[in-house]
Amino acid sequence: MRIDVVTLFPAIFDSYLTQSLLHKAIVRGLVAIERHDLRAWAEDSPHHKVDDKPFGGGPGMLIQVEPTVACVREVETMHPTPARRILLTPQGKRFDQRLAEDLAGSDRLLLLCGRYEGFDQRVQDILEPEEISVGDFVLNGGEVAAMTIIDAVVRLLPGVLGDENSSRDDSFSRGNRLLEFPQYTRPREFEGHSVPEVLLSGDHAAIAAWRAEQTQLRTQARRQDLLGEEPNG
Ligand SMILES: Nc1cc(-c2ccc3cc[nH]c3c2)n[nH]1
Repeated sequence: MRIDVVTLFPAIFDSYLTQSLLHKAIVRGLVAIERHDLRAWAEDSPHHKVDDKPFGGGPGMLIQVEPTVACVREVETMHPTPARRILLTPQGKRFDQRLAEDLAGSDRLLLLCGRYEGFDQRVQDILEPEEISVGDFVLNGGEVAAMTIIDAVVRLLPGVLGDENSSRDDSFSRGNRLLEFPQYTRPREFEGHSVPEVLLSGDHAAIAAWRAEQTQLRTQARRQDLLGEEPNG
Protein backbone atom coordinates (compact mmCIF):
# COMPACT_ATOMS: atom_id res chain seq x y z
CA MET A 1 0.00 0.00 0.00
CA ARG A 2 1.08 3.55 -0.70
CA ILE A 3 -0.15 6.43 1.43
CA ASP A 4 0.41 10.07 0.45
CA VAL A 5 -0.25 12.71 3.09
CA VAL A 6 -0.84 16.34 2.06
CA THR A 7 -0.20 18.64 5.01
CA LEU A 8 1.07 22.07 6.09
CA PHE A 9 3.02 20.41 8.92
CA PRO A 10 4.90 17.38 7.58
CA ALA A 11 7.23 17.43 10.60
CA ILE A 12 4.32 16.37 12.81
CA PHE A 13 4.72 12.90 11.32
CA ASP A 14 8.50 12.65 11.88
CA SER A 15 8.53 10.64 15.10
CA TYR A 16 5.44 8.70 14.20
CA LEU A 17 6.94 7.33 10.98
CA THR A 18 10.25 6.34 12.57
CA GLN A 19 8.93 4.31 15.50
CA SER A 20 7.86 0.77 16.19
CA LEU A 21 5.39 -1.19 14.09
CA LEU A 22 4.89 1.45 11.43
CA HIS A 23 8.61 1.94 10.88
CA LYS A 24 9.12 -1.82 10.57
CA ALA A 25 6.28 -2.05 8.04
CA ILE A 26 7.89 0.74 5.98
CA VAL A 27 11.36 -0.83 6.16
CA ARG A 28 9.90 -4.20 5.12
CA GLY A 29 8.19 -2.56 2.14
CA LEU A 30 4.69 -3.46 3.34
CA VAL A 31 3.65 0.19 3.13
CA ALA A 32 5.11 3.38 1.66
CA ILE A 33 4.14 6.67 3.30
CA GLU A 34 5.09 9.97 1.69
CA ARG A 35 4.44 13.44 3.06
CA HIS A 36 3.87 16.47 0.85
CA ASP A 37 4.21 20.00 2.21
CA LEU A 38 1.34 21.99 0.75
CA ARG A 39 3.40 25.20 1.03
CA ALA A 40 5.66 23.90 -1.73
CA TRP A 41 2.73 24.37 -4.13
CA ALA A 42 2.40 28.04 -3.25
CA GLU A 43 5.86 28.91 -4.59
CA ASP A 44 4.78 31.93 -6.61
CA SER A 45 2.85 33.59 -3.80
CA PRO A 46 4.64 35.83 -1.27
CA HIS A 47 5.93 33.72 1.64
CA HIS A 48 4.33 30.64 0.06
CA LYS A 49 0.92 31.82 1.18
CA VAL A 50 -1.63 28.99 1.19
CA ASP A 51 -4.42 30.53 3.22
CA ASP A 52 -6.73 33.51 3.04
CA LYS A 53 -9.73 35.06 4.75
CA PRO A 54 -13.20 33.58 4.11
CA PHE A 55 -15.47 35.47 1.72
CA GLY A 56 -18.51 36.74 3.58
CA GLY A 57 -16.52 37.27 6.74
CA GLY A 58 -16.06 34.97 9.71
CA PRO A 59 -13.18 33.94 11.96
CA GLY A 60 -9.90 32.44 10.93
CA MET A 61 -8.44 31.51 7.58
CA LEU A 62 -9.13 28.90 4.92
CA ILE A 63 -6.63 26.87 2.92
CA GLN A 64 -6.88 28.02 -0.68
CA VAL A 65 -8.09 25.79 -3.48
CA GLU A 66 -5.31 26.43 -6.04
CA PRO A 67 -2.28 25.05 -4.16
CA THR A 68 -4.37 22.17 -2.84
CA VAL A 69 -5.68 21.04 -6.22
CA ALA A 70 -2.25 21.54 -7.82
CA CYS A 71 -0.61 19.50 -5.05
CA VAL A 72 -3.06 16.61 -5.20
CA ARG A 73 -2.90 16.41 -9.00
CA GLU A 74 0.91 16.39 -9.03
CA VAL A 75 1.20 13.90 -6.16
CA GLU A 76 -1.20 11.56 -7.95
CA THR A 77 0.85 11.66 -11.14
CA MET A 78 3.92 10.60 -9.14
CA HIS A 79 2.52 7.10 -8.95
CA PRO A 80 0.44 5.22 -11.54
CA THR A 81 -2.06 3.70 -9.12
CA PRO A 82 -5.21 5.79 -8.70
CA ALA A 83 -5.51 7.06 -5.13
CA ARG A 84 -8.50 6.88 -2.83
CA ARG A 85 -8.77 10.51 -1.69
CA ILE A 86 -9.63 11.04 1.97
CA LEU A 87 -10.29 14.45 3.53
CA LEU A 88 -10.11 14.52 7.35
CA THR A 89 -12.89 16.60 8.86
CA PRO A 90 -15.20 16.63 11.91
CA GLN A 91 -18.13 16.56 9.46
CA GLY A 92 -17.15 13.31 7.77
CA LYS A 93 -18.30 9.71 7.87
CA ARG A 94 -17.38 8.20 11.22
CA PHE A 95 -14.18 6.15 11.07
CA ASP A 96 -14.50 2.71 12.62
CA GLN A 97 -12.95 -0.74 12.31
CA ARG A 98 -15.14 -1.65 9.37
CA LEU A 99 -13.97 1.44 7.47
CA ALA A 100 -10.36 0.67 8.49
CA GLU A 101 -10.75 -2.83 6.98
CA ASP A 102 -12.25 -1.28 3.84
CA LEU A 103 -9.39 1.21 3.47
CA ALA A 104 -6.83 -1.55 4.12
CA GLY A 105 -8.03 -3.14 0.89
CA SER A 106 -6.95 -0.09 -1.15
CA ASP A 107 -3.68 0.02 -3.09
CA ARG A 108 -3.27 3.75 -2.52
CA LEU A 109 -4.64 6.37 -0.15
CA LEU A 110 -4.19 10.13 -0.34
CA LEU A 111 -4.93 11.87 2.96
CA LEU A 112 -5.75 15.59 2.89
CA CYS A 113 -4.96 17.27 6.22
CA GLY A 114 -6.55 20.66 6.77
CA ARG A 115 -5.64 23.39 9.23
CA TYR A 116 -7.12 26.71 10.38
CA GLU A 117 -10.85 26.68 9.46
CA GLY A 118 -10.34 23.97 6.85
CA PHE A 119 -10.23 24.01 3.04
CA ASP A 120 -12.03 26.21 0.53
CA GLN A 121 -15.20 24.23 -0.33
CA ARG A 122 -14.06 23.94 -3.95
CA VAL A 123 -11.39 21.47 -2.78
CA GLN A 124 -14.25 19.08 -2.03
CA ASP A 125 -16.24 20.11 -5.11
CA ILE A 126 -13.31 19.54 -7.51
CA LEU A 127 -11.42 16.64 -5.92
CA GLU A 128 -14.49 14.89 -4.50
CA PRO A 129 -12.64 13.21 -1.62
CA GLU A 130 -14.32 10.89 0.86
CA GLU A 131 -14.75 12.91 4.06
CA ILE A 132 -13.86 10.96 7.23
CA SER A 133 -14.16 11.94 10.90
CA VAL A 134 -12.25 10.13 13.62
CA GLY A 135 -14.75 11.24 16.25
CA ASP A 136 -17.22 13.88 17.42
CA PHE A 137 -14.61 16.28 18.76
CA VAL A 138 -12.56 19.03 17.13
CA LEU A 139 -8.82 18.77 16.58
CA ASN A 140 -6.53 21.62 15.50
CA GLY A 141 -5.85 19.99 12.18
CA GLY A 142 -6.20 16.82 10.17
CA GLU A 143 -2.75 15.39 10.95
CA VAL A 144 -3.64 13.57 14.18
CA ALA A 145 -6.76 12.19 12.48
CA ALA A 146 -4.58 11.05 9.56
CA MET A 147 -2.17 9.28 11.94
CA THR A 148 -5.13 7.57 13.58
CA ILE A 149 -6.34 6.25 10.25
CA ILE A 150 -2.83 5.23 9.13
CA ASP A 151 -2.30 3.40 12.43
CA ALA A 152 -5.58 1.47 12.27
CA VAL A 153 -5.21 0.64 8.55
CA VAL A 154 -1.52 -0.32 8.36
CA ARG A 155 -1.81 -2.85 11.21
CA LEU A 156 -4.38 -4.71 9.09
CA LEU A 157 -2.06 -5.12 6.10
CA PRO A 158 -0.82 -8.69 5.56
CA GLY A 159 2.48 -9.34 7.34
CA VAL A 160 2.48 -6.19 9.49
CA LEU A 161 1.41 -7.82 12.74
CA GLY A 162 3.57 -10.74 13.92
CA ASP A 163 0.65 -13.09 14.44
CA GLU A 164 -1.87 -12.79 11.61
CA ASN A 165 -4.61 -13.68 14.04
CA SER A 166 -3.95 -10.92 16.54
CA SER A 167 -5.79 -8.26 14.56
CA ARG A 168 -8.61 -10.71 13.89
CA ASP A 169 -9.11 -11.17 17.66
CA ASP A 170 -9.20 -7.45 18.35
CA SER A 171 -12.34 -5.80 19.62
CA PHE A 172 -14.30 -4.43 16.67
CA SER A 173 -12.40 -6.58 14.17
CA ARG A 174 -14.54 -8.45 11.69
CA GLY A 175 -17.01 -10.57 13.69
CA ASN A 176 -16.07 -9.06 17.06
CA ARG A 177 -18.51 -6.47 18.39
CA LEU A 178 -17.70 -6.72 22.08
CA LEU A 179 -14.95 -5.33 24.30
CA GLU A 180 -11.92 -7.40 25.23
CA PHE A 181 -11.59 -9.27 28.53
CA PRO A 182 -9.03 -7.97 31.10
CA GLN A 183 -5.49 -9.28 30.64
CA TYR A 184 -2.72 -9.92 33.19
CA THR A 185 0.98 -10.82 33.20
CA ARG A 186 3.77 -11.18 35.78
CA PRO A 187 3.99 -10.51 38.69
CA ARG A 188 1.14 -12.62 40.09
CA GLU A 189 0.53 -10.07 42.86
CA PHE A 190 1.24 -6.33 42.98
CA GLU A 191 0.24 -3.97 45.79
CA GLY A 192 -2.37 -6.45 46.95
CA HIS A 193 -3.84 -6.90 43.48
CA SER A 194 -3.64 -10.53 42.37
CA VAL A 195 -4.12 -12.20 39.02
CA PRO A 196 -7.50 -14.04 38.92
CA GLU A 197 -6.88 -17.65 40.01
CA VAL A 198 -8.65 -19.11 37.00
CA LEU A 199 -5.94 -17.71 34.71
CA LEU A 200 -3.32 -19.65 36.68
CA SER A 201 -5.33 -22.89 36.67
CA GLY A 202 -4.29 -24.26 33.31
CA ASP A 203 -7.95 -25.18 32.80
CA HIS A 204 -8.43 -23.80 29.29
CA ALA A 205 -12.20 -24.36 29.26
CA ALA A 206 -12.58 -22.48 32.55
CA ILE A 207 -10.28 -19.70 31.29
CA ALA A 208 -12.30 -19.36 28.07
CA ALA A 209 -15.56 -19.25 30.05
CA TRP A 210 -14.18 -16.62 32.43
CA ARG A 211 -12.95 -14.48 29.54
CA ALA A 212 -16.32 -14.72 27.75
CA GLU A 213 -18.08 -13.66 30.94
CA GLN A 214 -15.68 -10.74 31.45
CA THR A 215 -16.23 -9.62 27.85
CA GLN A 216 -19.98 -9.54 28.38
CA LEU A 217 -19.71 -7.77 31.77
CA ARG A 218 -17.28 -5.16 30.42
CA THR A 219 -19.35 -4.49 27.31
CA GLN A 220 -22.52 -4.27 29.40
CA ALA A 221 -20.85 -1.78 31.74
CA ARG A 222 -19.17 0.42 29.12
CA ARG A 223 -20.74 -0.05 25.70
CA GLN A 224 -24.32 -1.32 25.90
CA ASP A 225 -24.77 0.08 22.40
CA LEU A 226 -22.66 -2.81 21.10
CA LEU A 227 -24.71 -5.55 22.70
CA GLY A 228 -27.68 -5.24 20.41
CA GLU A 229 -25.63 -5.07 17.17
CA GLU A 230 -25.20 -7.76 14.57
CA PRO A 231 -21.65 -9.12 14.47
CA ASN A 232 -19.43 -7.27 12.02
CA GLY A 233 -18.66 -8.78 8.65
N1 LIG B 1 -12.63 13.98 13.60
C1 LIG B 1 -12.01 15.23 13.52
C2 LIG B 1 -11.37 15.81 12.42
C3 LIG B 1 -10.95 17.05 12.83
C4 LIG B 1 -10.29 18.09 12.05
C5 LIG B 1 -9.87 17.85 10.74
C6 LIG B 1 -9.28 18.86 9.99
C7 LIG B 1 -9.12 20.13 10.55
C8 LIG B 1 -8.62 21.36 10.07
C9 LIG B 1 -8.74 22.27 11.09
N2 LIG B 1 -9.31 21.66 12.17
C10 LIG B 1 -9.54 20.36 11.86
C11 LIG B 1 -10.13 19.35 12.62
N3 LIG B 1 -11.32 17.22 14.11
N4 LIG B 1 -11.97 16.10 14.51
